[in-house]
Amino acid sequence: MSAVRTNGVIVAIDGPSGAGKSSLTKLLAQRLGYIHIDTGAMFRAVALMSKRAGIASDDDAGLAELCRGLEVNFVRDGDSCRVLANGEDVSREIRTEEIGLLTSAISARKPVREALLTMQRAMGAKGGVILEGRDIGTVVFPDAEVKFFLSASAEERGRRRYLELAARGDQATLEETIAKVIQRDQQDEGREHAPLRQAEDALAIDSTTLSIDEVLAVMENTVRKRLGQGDKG
Ligand SMILES: Nc1ncnc2c1ncn2[C@@H]1O[C@H](COP(=O)(O)OP(=O)(O)O)[C@@H](O)[C@H]1O
Ligand SMILES: Nc1ccn([C@@H]2O[C@H](COP(=O)(O)OP(=O)(O)O)[C@@H](O)[C@H]2O)c(=O)n1
Repeated sequence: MSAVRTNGVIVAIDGPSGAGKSSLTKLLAQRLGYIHIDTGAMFRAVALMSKRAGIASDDDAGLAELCRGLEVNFVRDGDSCRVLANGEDVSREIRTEEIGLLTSAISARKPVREALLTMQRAMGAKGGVILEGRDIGTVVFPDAEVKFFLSASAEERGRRRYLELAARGDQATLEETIAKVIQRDQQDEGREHAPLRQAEDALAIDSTTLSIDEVLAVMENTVRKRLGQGDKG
């Protein structure tokens, strides 16, 4: 299958909330000159649109219809990336904790997973991409050339989220934020379709006591070795 990957290899990064997937994917993509696909943002866009349309999180028919009419795109905006849902910039609105929990509920539904699976495979097929999410290495691209499973303790991931929320002026407490992280882990790990789990051939990195730069160095060296570019030292 890799023969048709004209733009490079596929790198899959999976793991729970707050493990560092988005930060590391962005940095690694810059280093490698690869495209970054945040699949969580795609599920978040579906969740936001379902909320606006008043579709219940277990209404499979309603969710299927919503997905049929939904186009999610990423557009580069300087150093960051904007998320467009049917052309509307929803980048900010999809990042609330409420949408995070709703996303975890609707992303357990089969029609939502099927619709986004098709989109994600089309986006990544040519290679030269890093996809981050929960099921990239297990379901979306089980044949990805490089797979990482990023994790950290729930307390540390909750603390990181809490600091982000506090910086945004959000009123959440540390205890509440850790509890929500644990709730989302349980929902994502316990679901029937594409549960969060480490692919057997993924390199596991526990970032609890590592800095972003230390994690980035491990990842970049791993990918460059796979590309035959040796150790970056
Ligand atoms: N190794 C790390 N050490 C300290 N903070 C980190 C580390 N990795 C990520 N962070 C911070 O934790 C927060 C969540 O990271 P993020 O990349 O959004 O995680 P995810 O995409 O897995 O939910 C961000 O504020 C990020 O800067
Ligand atoms: N490939 C993916 C990506 C996200 N998701 C779901 O979408 C939710 C939000 O994903 P995210 O990556 O934006 O969340 P954070 O890790 O940034 O908190 C997750 O809790 C999962 O339920 C998924 O099911 N499959």
